Amino acid sequence: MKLFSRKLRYAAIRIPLIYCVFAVLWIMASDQTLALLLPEAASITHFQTLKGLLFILLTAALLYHLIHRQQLLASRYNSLTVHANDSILLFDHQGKLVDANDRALRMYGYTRDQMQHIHARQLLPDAASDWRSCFLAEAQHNGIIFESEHKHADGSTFSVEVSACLLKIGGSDYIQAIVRDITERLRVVEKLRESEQLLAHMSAIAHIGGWEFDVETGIGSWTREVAHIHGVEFKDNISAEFGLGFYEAESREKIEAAIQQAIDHGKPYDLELELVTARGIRKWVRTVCTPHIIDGRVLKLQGSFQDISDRKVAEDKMRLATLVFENSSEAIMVVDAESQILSVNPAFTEMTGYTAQEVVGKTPKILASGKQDRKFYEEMWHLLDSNGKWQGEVWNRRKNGESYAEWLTIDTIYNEHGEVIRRVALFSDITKNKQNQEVIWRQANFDQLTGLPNRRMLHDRLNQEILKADRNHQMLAVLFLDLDRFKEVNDTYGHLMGDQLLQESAHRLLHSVRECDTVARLGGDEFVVILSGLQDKDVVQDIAQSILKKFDTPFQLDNDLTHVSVSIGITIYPEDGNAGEVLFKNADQAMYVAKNNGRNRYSYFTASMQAHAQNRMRLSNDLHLALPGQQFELYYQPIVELATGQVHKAEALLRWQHPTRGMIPPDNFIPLAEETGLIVDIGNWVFYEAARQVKRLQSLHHASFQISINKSPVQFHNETHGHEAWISFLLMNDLPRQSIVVEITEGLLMHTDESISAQLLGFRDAGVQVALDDFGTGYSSLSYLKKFDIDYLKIDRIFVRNLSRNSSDMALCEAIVMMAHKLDIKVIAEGIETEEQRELLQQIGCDFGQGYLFSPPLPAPAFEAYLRP
Ligand SMILES: Nc1nc2c(ncn2[C@@H]2O[C@H](COP(=O)(O)OP(=O)(O)OP(=O)(O)O)[C@@H](O)[C@H]2O)c(=O)[nH]1
Repeated sequence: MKLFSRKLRYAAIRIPLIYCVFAVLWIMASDQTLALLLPEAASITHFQTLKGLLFILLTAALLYHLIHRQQLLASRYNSLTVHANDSILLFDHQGKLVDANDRALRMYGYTRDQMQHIHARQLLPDAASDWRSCFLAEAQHNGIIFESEHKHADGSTFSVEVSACLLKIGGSDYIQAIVRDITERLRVVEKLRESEQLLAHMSAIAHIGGWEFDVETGIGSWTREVAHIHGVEFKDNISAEFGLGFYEAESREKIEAAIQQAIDHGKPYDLELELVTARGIRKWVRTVCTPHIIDGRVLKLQGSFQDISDRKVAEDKMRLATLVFENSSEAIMVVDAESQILSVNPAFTEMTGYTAQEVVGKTPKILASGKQDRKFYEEMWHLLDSNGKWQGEVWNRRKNGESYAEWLTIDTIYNEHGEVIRRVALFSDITKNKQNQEVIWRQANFDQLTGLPNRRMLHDRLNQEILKADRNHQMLAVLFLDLDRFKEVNDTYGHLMGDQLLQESAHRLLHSVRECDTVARLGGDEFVVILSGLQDKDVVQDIAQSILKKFDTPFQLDNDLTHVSVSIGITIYPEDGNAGEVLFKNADQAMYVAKNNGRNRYSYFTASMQAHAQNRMRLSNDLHLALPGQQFELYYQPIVELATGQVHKAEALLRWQHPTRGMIPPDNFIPLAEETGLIVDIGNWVFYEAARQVKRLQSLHHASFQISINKSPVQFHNETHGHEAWISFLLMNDLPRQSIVVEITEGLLMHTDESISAQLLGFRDAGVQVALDDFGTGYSSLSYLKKFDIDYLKIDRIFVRNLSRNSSDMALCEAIVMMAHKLDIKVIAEGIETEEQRELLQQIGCDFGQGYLFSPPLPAPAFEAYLRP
């Protein structure tokens, strides 16, 4: 623009100058030439006119040429400015617009007339402070290009790119501004920027980026996201080695081979590889490559690069889930929100018999067994709808029609709007468990032998019946039954026959009561009957009678018939007690009363029984304190040799000096001590005390003095080696074995088992003598007396009490003495109170006597005094 303007400037001076020179030269040269050629002045004038005309012609042609050229230039310039796509504005140094092309008029929205009066400021937004800087920066000579905001005639603004420069025209400064409306360009740029941002954003979200590798230079580049995936700062250029350095051996081998193939043969690749980022994080990536081939040569490799770690984890999870689904031993069924089955696993098929093809698209109703009612499913759905979960037992049906029990767990899967999309049902076959549970339940609640409810079940039933009775204002009765002398059946016929009898007894009991009543076996030969819903107490008696009657019929055991009766204790709710336990205890007590009253009968529980029981309870508590409290004392009753009147024997009799109740007779507490097992300790104390006393009497009175002590059957049962301790005690204390005589009851002999026999024979072998107490009241067999080498028989006081000459008791006593002597057994008569009794016994040869005639039982000091001559 500058060059062009200088040329123009010089042309304006040069051309007139050349013209002047040419014209002067022409006038002078032509005049000279004419003067030389034409001597005549007339001809000269004539030629000068011609010469003048020629000059005019030439200069006119020249002028035409110049004007024509100028017109051409102007028209070219015009077409440049008119058709220019940019506005061209020319301002003078004060900012006044001097000229503008048509485009400028259109761009700014002014007419040419309006434009003639425009100042640069008017084309700028109101906020623009300096019009000059907005059209022209400081670089005045080289011009400047910058972006700015301009204003339309209507006041709206638009973005422009201004290319401005300072011009000097005719010695004055002008500013020329070529203004381009870049609103559209900026919009496109903005859009591009936005889409780039979006791409970067998406790239970051998808963890995907791009890369490029120049095969010639070995230099590559990658996007920010790819750099981010590698855990490094973004930079423009990276080497191939840098990029490959992140892969571990196996992955690196794969990618290097793939790159080589891509370079050598233009083969694209798509690989999933494992790399370790600069931060040491292991990642799975997918790299896809497309070789860029021109003229058969691979120039570049380009591709995408994506972090697929999340997908890999998801895939692993999916794989695992599939594995679990396929291999679970629990059946799994997935249904959609409409309960249509979507998929089932192999365990489902195994459990139900239905294949996936058979059930997919159907509903779980296909499995329904009909065992659950509508209410069951309503509750299930209610729970599922409210908290999405349900768990419980369901009976379903297999394809083959068989019912089975399953433990079912249902879970619900929701979408992001909280709507149900899936329900997953897991179930396992618990039919076997249930059967086992049933067996266990039966074993826990029923008696194996008779099939009757056992003690545990009985308690439950009784408690239920009590509640029912309360509700209905009714009574109930508890009957406690114990077979009479059942042990003899076992002993005689064997245990198996005993079992058979128990089964038959159960059968008879069941047939003696109503359906609604309960018959239970407590164990052994004990049964309990609960008669429920009673309005009238009398019916109880009738039922008890009918039970007794049922037992009148003999039991058939193998080929034998045997009679077994039953003793029944009865208690009534709520009269006799208000809790199950109390009722059992009461009935048990009443049963004992029935037994004591001769068996084969029933007995009602009464208030006096209760008082008695309470008394026993208190006594039992006190009894526990008696031994440590040294409340026991041994009394001694002399055993007199009837023939000589000498006393070398005595029976030790236990006395309990109760701290508040005074002296308690043995009959009151010995049975209690036996029941509680305390008899063992008490019996031992008796032995050691008697042994201590006998030693004293042997030294004070007679060297072979003997004291007999009573040993209860319970001691024999509970202490299988008790006799050994006693024998060694005698040995250690230098006491002859005969010093102590052990008194046993007939009952013990009748019910001996191996252990009792061993103990009795142990006494015999050690030389400790044994006396059989209360002889004649039981059913001792002579063979027992012989077998156990019994040393003394004690004739019970009931035979002595009514002894008179020629009486039957006299005959009995005589027979006992004779029989005993035949067996080499000495006889002691108990309860001698009169001289006549003594005489008669002596006459029939009874060896010893014991009774008030001689002395009552005495405390040790008194007894010692008694022995003193
Ligand atoms: N056959 C058999 N006998 C049992 C069973 N359970 C316990 N017994 C026996 O049943 C007998 C119960 O005897 P008791 O009730 O103590 O005495 P009893 O001979 O019936 O005499 P009383 O009850 O006093 O009339 C014991 O000998 C036990 O060994 C069993 O399941 N089968």
